[in-house]
Order: sequence, then C-alpha cells, then structure tokens
Amino acid sequence: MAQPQVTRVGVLALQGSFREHMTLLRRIPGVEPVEVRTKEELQSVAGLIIPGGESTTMALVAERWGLIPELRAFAAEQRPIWGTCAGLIFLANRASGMKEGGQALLGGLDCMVQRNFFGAQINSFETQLPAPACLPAADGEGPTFRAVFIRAPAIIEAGPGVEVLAEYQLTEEEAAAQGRGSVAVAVRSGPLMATAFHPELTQDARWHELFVQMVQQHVAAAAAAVAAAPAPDPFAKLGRAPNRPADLPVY
Ligand SMILES: NC(=O)CC[C@H](N)C(=O)O
Repeated sequence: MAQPQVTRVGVLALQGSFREHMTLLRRIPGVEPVEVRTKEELQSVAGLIIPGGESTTMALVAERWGLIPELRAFAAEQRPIWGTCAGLIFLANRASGMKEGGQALLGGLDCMVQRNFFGAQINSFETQLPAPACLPAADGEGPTFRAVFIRAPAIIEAGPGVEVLAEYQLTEEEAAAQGRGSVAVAVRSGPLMATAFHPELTQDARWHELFVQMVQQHVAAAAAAVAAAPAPDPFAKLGRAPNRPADLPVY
C-alpha cells in the first residue's frame, strides 16, 4: 500500500520567531516541520521558512555557520522559500535602511525593501487586510486576515515578475511623507514568497497552508521531471552499439 506522502518543511532556526512557525506548521496535516540549523537539515527539507527576527543578526549567524552558500544552492534548485519580516529583507535583491556596513542578503526576490518602513518597535501595530484570492479557505476565516507588523519592512518596488498578494494603504499623514498611497506587504515570485507581517503570531494558518501548497507543487513537479527523464543507457559507457539480438525471448 502506498505510504501517505509527508511534506518536510524547514524553518530556519538561527534566531527570531522560528518556534511560532513550527507550532503553526504542526497544525497542518501531512506536514513534518523541521528546525534547520545545519546543511544536512537544510538538504532534508522540500521548502524553507525564514522567520522574522533581526535580519542583520540572522545574516551574521548564517554567515558564521557557513549557511549562506547552502541557502543560495537551495534557492537555485527552485525549492520554495517564504520569508516573513526579517526573512523578507533576507530574500530581497535590494534593501534600504540597512545598518552601517550593510548585511548579507540571500537575494532572489526582485524587490526593493525598506527596513523599518513602519518605524521602531514602539510603532508596531496590527490591522486587518483583504485576503488574496490564492489564500486557502478555512473555517471561521473571513475575507480579511490579521496582519501583525513588528518593526516591519515594506516592499517599495517590485519587479515585473512579482505578484503582489497584499497591500497596505498608508494613512494620509504617511502618504504625504512617503509620496505614495500604498506599499506592498506580501508578494510571490515563482518559488519565493515574502510577507512583511507575521502570520505565525496569529491563530490563522492560511498563509502557512498556502506555502505548504507551493512546497507540495514543487515536490510533485520534481517527481514528474524525474519520471519523464530518459532512463540511463546501460551501454552508454561502451561507446559502441550494444549487441542485442532482436530474437531473444521476453521473460
Ligand atoms: N520583526 C522583524 O522581523 C523585524 C525586522 C527588522 N526590522 C530587521 O531589520 O531585521
């Protein structure tokens, strides 16, 4: 009998709100959440969540532990990655408002983010935002979702291949200061997803379910690619046509 497929989803566990992501993932059937701190743990998962926290510290720890090239290789294999808050900064190709000396960015997401766009810790807030159509339906969840912003960045430019999943409408005062009416706070581009807010700090598992769907689609596509690849020719090494008479019986 076929074993039920378990999807191993990693959470980068160097710093920040990784435990909260683990707790939410545990609620999703068919998912095995894995705390990722080593190359081996990273290689064992099909998708990775980079949590919120402090992006400069997270980058320093990842560098010290030799994980940056491993994370780049993981992304190059098109395995899905979801960055929340500091994780969004880590995934962005360009970031402004960085600490002196800059910080290592994993990159890959064709976006410009501004660190601490919404201010310092004391300006942290939460609000309801319209749920994008791709968010899975769930009992008791309505057309909006609870978005928690903590020293949050915002996406101030997104490249043409980037799909905006959620936007935040600035207040009149903010709009006047920023010279714009809204900023993107959730985006998706191929295997990458990023949110400026923290779904792991709520009871709403829909963003985690959406990411798990992305990971499962990736796993299915990778399996289909393996199945479609031509079987290796056992005679290829001989460098000559195999002597295979056509009249041997078939057993
Ligand atoms: N809650 C968060 O992840 C805050 C991110 C923080 N502003 C940073 O630059 O890393």
